[in-house]
Amino acid sequence: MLEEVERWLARRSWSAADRTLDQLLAAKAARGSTVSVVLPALNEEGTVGEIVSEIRRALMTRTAPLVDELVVLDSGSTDRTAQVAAAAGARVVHRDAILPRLPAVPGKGEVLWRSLLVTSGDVVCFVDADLREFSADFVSGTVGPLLTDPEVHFVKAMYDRPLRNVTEGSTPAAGSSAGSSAGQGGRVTELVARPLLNLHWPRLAGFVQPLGGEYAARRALLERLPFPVGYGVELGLLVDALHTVGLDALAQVDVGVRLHRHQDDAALGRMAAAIYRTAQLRLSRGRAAAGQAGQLGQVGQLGQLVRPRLTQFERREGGEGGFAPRTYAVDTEERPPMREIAEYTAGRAA
Ligand SMILES: O=c1ccn([C@@H]2O[C@H](COP(=O)(O)OP(=O)(O)O)[C@@H](O)[C@H]2O)c(=O)[nH]1
Ligand SMILES: O=C(O)[C@@H](COP(=O)(O)O)O[C@H]1O[C@H](CO)[C@@H](O)[C@H](O)[C@H]1O
Repeated sequence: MLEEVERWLARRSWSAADRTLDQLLAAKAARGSTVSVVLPALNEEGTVGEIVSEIRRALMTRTAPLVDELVVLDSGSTDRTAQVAAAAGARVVHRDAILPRLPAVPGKGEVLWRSLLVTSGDVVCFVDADLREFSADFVSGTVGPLLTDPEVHFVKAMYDRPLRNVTEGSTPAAGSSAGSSAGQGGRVTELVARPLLNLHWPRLAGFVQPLGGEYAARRALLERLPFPVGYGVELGLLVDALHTVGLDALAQVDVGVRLHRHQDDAALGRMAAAIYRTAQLRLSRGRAAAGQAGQLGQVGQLGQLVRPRLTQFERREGGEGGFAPRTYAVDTEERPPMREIAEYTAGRAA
């Protein structure tokens, strides 16, 4: 792991408990900051209501006015998402009602981008609408540093992600795909995003959950960034935020455990393709990164920086808390075509 990332981990990784709600409310009032929370929702009738209710209960009261507006961005749902969200107290906006001169396309990033048009907070917090056992810490934890630290502009939540599909009323059969199973969720994170970031954007290797759907940022930053319209949005915003405001303006906050609905492998394959494409577009633009090769690693075929290290994370045992980084070498050597090996061609000639 780069020394710069080790320093960043020490300076910009926190726990939600590091900032009390009273401290956040005082900082918010002192600076006159405003906070918008956005839930992108596609057919989330089973979970969106409880998330909205929890945010309103904990963070939208007279004594705890941390959140100024709560919007559910309906991404073309065909179930009762809009009705359930409105009944729980959210303002619901359909993607087609926003900027009709640019017809909406399907995708999570599309609705996150459009949400900027129908919200006004100078801090914007995104929260997935498929979470279970949701805690308002997911919001107060990620928004916190943006209220107390002016030099922080973009904050990701970090958490454990047990791979457990908890759907409405289900009793997962032992060993079934819907039941608990060993290992962590964040399958595309571990198999695609984390390797991509470590190899091509090693300064982002310290993010425990680079694809997590709970994050907050200053509007002044978000409005300067392109939004991939699909599932590439998290990777795209993280990489572009790095290039726009620098690593020290990024941060992450431990908010505990995240349970959400898990898609099947085929769906995650499509997600992975969107994420890889998002990375590819940035690699093709990011030739400047190659100029750093001398510092960080050899230049890859695309004229891009390739750093042969992978850092993964595991929750520290015992009361220590936090996540421990584990860095591994990644082999990047390639053998030349065999016909370039003299012994081979000699042997073939004999
Ligand atoms: O076209 C889409 C796809 C997803 N989502 C929402 O984005 C969040 C994350 O999507 P999903 O749960 O499918 O991703 P996963 O967490 O499985 O990676 C959820 O609130 C979805 O309802 C959306 O608004 N529009
Ligand atoms: O992190 C991941 O690998 C994927 C899939 O998670 P699981 O393997 O279903 O726990 O989930 C995330 O990725 C999406 C793409 O960035 C985000 O939009 C989701 O919010 C996030 O849950």
